[in-house]
Amino acid sequence: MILVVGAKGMLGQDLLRVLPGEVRGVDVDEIDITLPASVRRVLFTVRPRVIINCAAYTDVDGCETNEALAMRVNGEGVGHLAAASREIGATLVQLSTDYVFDGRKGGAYQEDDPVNPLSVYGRSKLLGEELARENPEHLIVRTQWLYGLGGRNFVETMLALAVEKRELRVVNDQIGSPTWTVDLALAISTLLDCGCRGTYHATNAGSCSWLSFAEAIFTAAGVSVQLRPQTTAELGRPAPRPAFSALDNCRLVHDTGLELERWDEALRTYLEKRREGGRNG
Ligand SMILES: NC(=O)C1=CN([C@@H]2O[C@H](COP(=O)(O)OP(=O)(O)OC[C@H]3O[C@@H](n4cnc5c(N)ncnc54)[C@H](OP(=O)(O)O)[C@@H]3O)[C@@H](O)[C@H]2O)C=CC1
Ligand SMILES: Cc1cn([C@H]2C[C@H](O)[C@@H](COP(=O)(O)OP(=O)(O)O[C@H]3O[C@@H](C)C(=O)[C@@H](O)[C@H]3O)O2)c(=O)[nH]c1=O
Repeated sequence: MILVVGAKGMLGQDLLRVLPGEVRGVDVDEIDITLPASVRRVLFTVRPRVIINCAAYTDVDGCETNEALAMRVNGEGVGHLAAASREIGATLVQLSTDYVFDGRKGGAYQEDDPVNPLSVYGRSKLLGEELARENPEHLIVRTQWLYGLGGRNFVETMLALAVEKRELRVVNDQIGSPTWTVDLALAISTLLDCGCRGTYHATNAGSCSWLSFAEAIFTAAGVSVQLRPQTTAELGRPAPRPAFSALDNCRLVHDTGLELERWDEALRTYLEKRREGGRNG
């Protein structure tokens, strides 16, 4: 049986839809990963074969002013899951992020490239990676720029802002790969099927800036809005973010044969599903 922790979050909801076989989801109302006793109670009762940890504090700017909370949830909480999963002989799948890199490589990051997080969120997720490795049966999946039906994300933010404003300013000096949570869930499922362990990168193919992503969102959704470029410095958000943090998926392709679709194709499918669900631009 697979236990998804953080099951009410954006990725957690799609994992519950995509994973085959017996799958159970728990969230903070049933398990608080910052409390070892809570983690042990759930894992020793449920006794899953695999635990996929999607629970996290994902407000990147919020982490800057709540460092202790970020470290507890994204770092130490993973350590509690690693210790208990090891004791029951289960595999721990830990989600991580492009923000463990500084974005200065000038090319897509491979799994073994040196890490150097710029933000509190990035440092807390890196601690989570390190502690996940304390269970030898671990699978760390780094991904980025997620969007899906079940959570707050850039696509939904852009579509909501376009209702209120005629002109939007979006940064054009950060490059990455927007990734649909359904495609990521498929990648996680495939990695597990193939018995993969260790660290993997999994994103939709191709890359773009947040500005190009916004342009693609409005074109595909048929929404007319004036988009203007701005720099990250002009935007002045609290958390520093990497300038170029596309992730190289070669290890995933080599070990599983799975090639995820391009980010712009995935975006179009997402927007169709969204419309089918009764949501408009
Ligand atoms: N979103 C993105 O763009 C990216 C995300 N990731 C990683 O992917 C994973 C999933 O992300 P995403 O689906 O966006 O996350 P969400 O923020 O949508 O979901 C996280 C879930 O974890 C829950 N949670 C928070 N604290 C605890 C706790 N102490 N114990 C148990 N559950 C808790 C949250 O509950 P509540 O909402 O009540 O706090 C929420 O339901 C995370 O590890 C994230 O770091 C990686 C790269 C990009
Ligand atoms: C809303 C908005 C954002 N932006 C910028 C801010 C930021 O640099 C970028 C994206 O904004 P967001 O707040 O959606 O993104 P952000 O919180 O940085 O997203 C990150 O989340 C964490 C959890 C991850 O792990 C990362 O991979 C990444 O997905 O767009 C604009 O330029 N204009 C706008 O109107």
